Order: sequence, then C-alpha cells, then structure tokens
Amino acid sequence: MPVVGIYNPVCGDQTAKSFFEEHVLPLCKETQVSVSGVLGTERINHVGELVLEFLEKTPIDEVLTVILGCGDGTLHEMINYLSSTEIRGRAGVPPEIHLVIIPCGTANALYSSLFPPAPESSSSTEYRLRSLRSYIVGQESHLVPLTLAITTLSSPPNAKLARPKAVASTVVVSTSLHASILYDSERLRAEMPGIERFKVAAQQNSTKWYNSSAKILPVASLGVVQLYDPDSKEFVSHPDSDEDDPFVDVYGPFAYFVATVNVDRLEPAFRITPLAKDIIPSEATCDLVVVRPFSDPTVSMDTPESRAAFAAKLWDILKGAYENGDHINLRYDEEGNLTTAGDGPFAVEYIRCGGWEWIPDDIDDDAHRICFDGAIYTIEKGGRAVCVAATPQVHAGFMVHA
Ligand SMILES: Nc1ncnc2c1ncn2[C@@H]1O[C@H](COP(=O)(O)OP(=O)(O)OP(=O)(O)O)[C@@H](O)[C@H]1O
Repeated sequence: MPVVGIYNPVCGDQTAKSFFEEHVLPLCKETQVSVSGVLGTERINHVGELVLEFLEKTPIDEVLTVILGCGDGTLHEMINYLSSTEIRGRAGVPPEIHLVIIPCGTANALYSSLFPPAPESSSSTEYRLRSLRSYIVGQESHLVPLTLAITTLSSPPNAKLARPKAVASTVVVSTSLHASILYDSERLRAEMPGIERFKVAAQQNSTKWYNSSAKILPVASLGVVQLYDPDSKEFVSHPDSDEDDPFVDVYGPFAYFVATVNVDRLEPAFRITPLAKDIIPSEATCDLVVVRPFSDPTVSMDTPESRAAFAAKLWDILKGAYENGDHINLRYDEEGNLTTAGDGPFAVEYIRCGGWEWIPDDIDDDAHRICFDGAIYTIEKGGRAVCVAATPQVHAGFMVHA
C-alpha cells in the first residue's frame, strides 16, 4: 500500500520541514516504511491538490496512507478539497485514506485529543511521533474513523440563484466568541506564532454577545436531543425534546457556542467538550457547549454594564475547560455566583445532538461569523447555517492512526 509524506512548512512554528527531515523520515527508514514521495505545501489549498495527485496514482483497491505534518487547518483543507473534487480513475468509488498525523500546527486539537499529552510533553519529539509509531506497530489495528460535521450555509430564501455551500469539519464548528477569537487571532499570527494569540484575541472579544436563535437536532438513534446532567454525571433527554417533538429551540443572546466532533479539546489543555472522551458517543454526534448570559439569574438586560460583568464570569467558566473540563459542572447560585453546588441554572449547557441550525439576527454582524476548524466564513444576511454530524461509510473516508 502506498505511503506518502506531506507537510505544511508554515503551520505552527514553521518547523514541519525540519521535523520531517530529522525525525519522521529517519524513523520510517529505520522501520522499513517505504515512503514513495515527500512534498511540502506551497500555498493555501495545495495540500488537497497534492493528495489528489497521489490518489490518482493509487490503484482503486489500495489504501493511500498520508503522513501529514500539519495543524487542524491543513487537514480541514485537504478533506474539503477532496470532498468537492472528482477523482479520476475511481469510477465514483470514494477513496479510503489513512492518515498518520505529525502535529506541526498551533493548536493541534485533533492530535492532542487522540493523544492527550502529559503537561509539557506536547512539543517533545517522541510525543509528536505517536501516530507514526501506531502505524508502524500495527498498520490496521489502531485506525479511528473521522466523523465529519457537514455544515450547509444557506442564502436567504428569496435569493434563489445562490447555491448553498457545504463545508466539512473534523474538529470544530463554532459561532460567537470562539469564531471571533479565531477571526482576530489569525491577524495576530505573524507576531504571535503560538497559542498565546488565542488568549489575546479572547480578551479583545470578551464583552460581545451574539444575537441569534438556534435549533438543535436530535441524536439519530435516540430520536431526542441530550443534555448533560452534572448531578447524575450522565446525559439525559433534554427537557424540551421528546420523540413527538425532538427539536429544541434555543434563543439568544449567546456568549459562547462551540460544537465539536472527534475531539474533547481545542488545544492540548483546553478540554471544552470533555464528554467526547469521558462518555464516548456510539454514533456520529456533535458535542455542543453553549453559554447564554440570560441563564445567569442576575442578568436581565443587555447593557454595557451587564456585558462587562458577565465577561468576568465567562472567563471563569472557560477557565474550567483548562481544569480538565470542569466548566461543565458549573451552575449559578441565587446571587449569580458560579458554583458546583445546589440546583441553580446551568452556566454551561452541554448538549449532545445530531446537529444544529444557527439563524443569526440580521442586525448583528458578529453573529454571522462561523468558524470551521479555524477557517472563518460569513453567513449571508437572512441566511443560516445547518450543521449535521455524518457517519463515515465503511471503506471510505478518512481514518487516523491513533
Ligand atoms: N506554503 C504555504 N504558504 C502559505 N500558507 C500555506 C502554505 N501551505 C499551507 N498554507 C496554509 O497554512 C495555513 C495554516 O495551517 P494549519 O491550520 O494547519 O496550521 P496552524 O493554524 O498553525 O495550526 P492549527 O490549525 O492546529 O491551529 C493553512 O490554512 C494553509 O492553507
């Protein structure tokens, strides 16, 4: 079965090329893994073109293994390019691609979810070679299929000419604060190559609220939306969802709205959806973390003062994600303080679902921003985004050595 190497020389701290030369290729040689070609990406979207070229040379009954030195964005580009391109010589048969990931990006959310790092180990050489070691040890035995979150961006109903655009994500689809952070952090990339740029961008956006409504879609096999119950420490049926009326309407304003697939963290230590690992889903689902200011009993109006006061609470909530995902157990007491005790309203709504719709208010430009694995798109005025978790087909799609 053919094995090729592709790296993005500019992702993360720009060391992918040297890491391949000094560690990846020597290890392949030492373990008799024959790599038939190694190429660096030269521009945006090039990764998809390179994989396509290799794929078209791969016999239809063989699996292509790609050793990919990348961050989450490069993987995202590859999957979207291949999903929207006809592959010559395959007569419509979808390919199965096996990925060996070498984490070279900034956040490396997928890799650090597959291989949760011990503190301080995330940059060590041996840690970065774990997917490759897994491939070397058992070429078929540790393959994890990637669930895709397929999001369709629709134009307003009266704009008949525009075709909906579909985007596949393997890590995160988000709106609100997270999308704003990713949008602003990209502009800080040159001066801050590491994850500190996310914190700076978070500060810049901490008082924004996002006006939108959302509709949550049920988990397919259950017929209902699930909500995490911090008391029983398990998912229960969402109180607004039953088999007769499974959809849950959620109204804004929102502060935070992040859905993940395949991952429990967005950075090595930021476990925003810890239940993706702690209560493993049995089918394609999104884990959705929502924070709404009006859940706080002391917030009753959208004013600059209440936004400023709530920013400090949101910060405390998100700090819990850095404490092994403890934010999901937070509630408000009567004075609006965050606590893990009592039976006050949840500060975080942790939802497991088959998908969701996001319908931003026309007047709120920031609510139109949506993030796919770090790439930012804008929902048209009057349009919406519909995100659905998709189960990979057998012998098709993307599998990762983990
Ligand atoms: N030769 C190149 N020159 C400029 N940009 C490139 C080149 N090759 C790839 N890219 C772009 O680099 C971008 C960043 O890659 P990627 O997202 O993998 O890294 P990252 O943002 O550092 O990590 P992460 O997504 O894990 O935070 C991709 O969007 C890709 O289009």
